[in-house]
Amino acid sequence: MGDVAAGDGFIVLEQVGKVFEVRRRTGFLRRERREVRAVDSISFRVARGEMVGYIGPNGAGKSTTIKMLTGILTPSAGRLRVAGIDPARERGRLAHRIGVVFGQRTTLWWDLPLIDSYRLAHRMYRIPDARYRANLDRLVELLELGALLDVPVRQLSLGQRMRGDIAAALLHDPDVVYLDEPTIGLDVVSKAKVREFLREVNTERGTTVLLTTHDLQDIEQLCSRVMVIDHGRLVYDGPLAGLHEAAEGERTLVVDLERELPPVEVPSARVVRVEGPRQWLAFPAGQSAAPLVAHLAARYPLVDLSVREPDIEAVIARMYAEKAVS
Ligand SMILES: Nc1ncnc2c1ncn2[C@@H]1O[C@H](COP(=O)(O)OP(=O)(O)OP(=O)(O)O)[C@@H](O)[C@H]1O
Repeated sequence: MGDVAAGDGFIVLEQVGKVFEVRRRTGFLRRERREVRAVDSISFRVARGEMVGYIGPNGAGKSTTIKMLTGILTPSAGRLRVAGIDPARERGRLAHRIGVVFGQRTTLWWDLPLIDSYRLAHRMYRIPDARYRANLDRLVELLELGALLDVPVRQLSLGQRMRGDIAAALLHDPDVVYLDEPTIGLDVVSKAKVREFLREVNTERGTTVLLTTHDLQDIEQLCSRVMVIDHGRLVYDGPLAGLHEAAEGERTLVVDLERELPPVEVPSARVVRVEGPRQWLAFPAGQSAAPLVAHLAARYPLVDLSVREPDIEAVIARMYAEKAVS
């Protein structure tokens, strides 16, 4: 293979794996060794300027992947390149090309005013003065940080701190940003601001973004491509729309009855949830809802009903449920 930084392979993973060895004390002087396969033979490519969602349940291997992409962890197997660089070997050189935001942890200096963290980044990354000023001005404006620059980080609200962290990750104009839960714990308004900003950075600067999140609205609003990881393996890589089709599955009929009743009985549909007088019935997506409705109307005291298309959360939950039983 030629230059991996070229063409559609700005981030390249080829059968990358990471195994942790865990020791557990099982008795006096006895220890048990166990291997945890956190990432298991994952391959994907991300093109320059793409904005990709990287999602999966807790413990799926997302953070481990991100840590390998930044060079913090060395893969146990496979080949990995970011902008043509092997992250574990040239972590320092790569640091100038990437930005990282860990939503649950700040990279800012806790006791110092926000601006001090930026000044430190200016020196650490040796950002040319003019570029630092221009970037800082733009980020302060876009993320509305003006009034916060002199406030110690520990006094910032979660949403303010997150915006501060995002600015810190982008000051040195990285080509790639890894965002790990960038909207976690934020209120609706702050979430919207962060998303709008990320969209702008991606379009304006062509920054490549890898976004890890439990908030599927982040993905729905920002990413046209999504990768799903489960038990260390890539179980889906494709357009968001395809994820709905992948589960193709079922639609839901939500039925409001006059009163609380035992689960209704209808051919080719099953009750999946009951809450007071409301019941949820799953039925095959390819089937018309009309006969179900007719059947229900003839036998039960109906007040209202509506049909719901599968939403992405349900689709993903199902993918996991299916994997767990297979
Ligand atoms: N340093 C480590 N030593 C041992 N096991 C680890 C280590 N780091 C991660 N693991 C294990 O590897 C697996 C993948 O963890 P990882 O943190 O990558 O998952 P995740 O998808 O980021 O989960 P979450 O959404 O909860 O952050 C888990 O089983 C975890 O317990």
